[in-house]
Amino acid sequence: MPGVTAFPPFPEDVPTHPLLIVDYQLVRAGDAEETNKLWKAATELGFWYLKHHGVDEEVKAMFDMGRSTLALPLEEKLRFEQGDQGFSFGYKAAGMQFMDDNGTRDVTEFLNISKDDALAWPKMYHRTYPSTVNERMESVIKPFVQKSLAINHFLIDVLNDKLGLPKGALAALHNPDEASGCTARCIRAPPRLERANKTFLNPHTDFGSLSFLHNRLGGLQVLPPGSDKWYYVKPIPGHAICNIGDALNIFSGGILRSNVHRVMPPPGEQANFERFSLVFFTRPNDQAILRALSEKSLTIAEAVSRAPPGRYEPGVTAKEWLVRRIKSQRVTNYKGPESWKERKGTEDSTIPLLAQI
Ligand SMILES: O=C(O)CCC(=O)C(=O)O
Ligand SMILES: [Fe+2]
Repeated sequence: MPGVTAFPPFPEDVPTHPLLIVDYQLVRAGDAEETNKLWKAATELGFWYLKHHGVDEEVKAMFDMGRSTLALPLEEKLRFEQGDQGFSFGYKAAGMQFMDDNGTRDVTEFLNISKDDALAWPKMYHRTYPSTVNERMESVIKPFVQKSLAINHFLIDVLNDKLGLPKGALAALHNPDEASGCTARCIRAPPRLERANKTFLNPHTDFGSLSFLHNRLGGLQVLPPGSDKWYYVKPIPGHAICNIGDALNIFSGGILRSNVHRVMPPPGEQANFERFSLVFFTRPNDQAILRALSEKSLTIAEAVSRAPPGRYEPGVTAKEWLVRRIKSQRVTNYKGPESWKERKGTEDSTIPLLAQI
């Protein structure tokens, strides 16, 4: 097909972790078995494939938008850089985040487009974007943001009910009309690095509630609970990869799992290609307090009573959590090996973050 790169297949001989496949249309129809599958995935690994989500066209157009924008001259992209103060929206240049205790710079660049800016367009809410974004705001970005939000909100509602929360309790913390860190992100990592094992994105948990990820090339890896080995997640055409982030982990008293993951160069022949990926991050309202909703659900109260005191009450708003995690990974804020700890999310302290395959 003209204009479409045919990638080599994902190799069969690399360690790969199977994810449960959840059919979005069945969940929407209230199918009990499918809903139970979603619950199992969200509580055990915190990752699952989502099929029949109906966003394929918008995803394709977003990949085109990301490719065009990240192909702009660096000087132009830098006019939109996110900066060092923990502001999420805009462009993040390669080399602006540190990767390890030694402050090694990353090789990945990305563009974050705020849900608030997409929905307010043509008005500006948080910031401005390059022309390649502006010209697709109405036709591509807004529809992608709206559809992604609708899917994530529906899944959050289902999890809300399974957690024994009153109807709409989590929805109230994710009101699309309020300012939030909800973001569409296009990521680019280079092909063929000399150091073949250089990490693209360090081990991390996602900062918000629910991530809706679209991958064409391999590279994403998960560290399954109790394992000290990393496993690839194989991209399957038309299947999004969904995962729980820190905020839902905290609201649920740890019942929903915010699992550690990282991105490595794609395996095998795929490593010869530039790697583009696309995520929509649903995050709570900026002013939402991050704490377990114990008083609203017995199930959550019980989970919290088994956890170390304060584990699910970090005492900050969703915005403060986000700002801390973004700011502390900028190279300009690197102060030595202890800086690594400031980036921490909800991952278990027992997880060996630098475990190798
Ligand atoms: O590119 C990917 O496959 C995953 C990206 C990711 O984990 C993130 O941006 O938080
Ligand atoms: Fe992530």
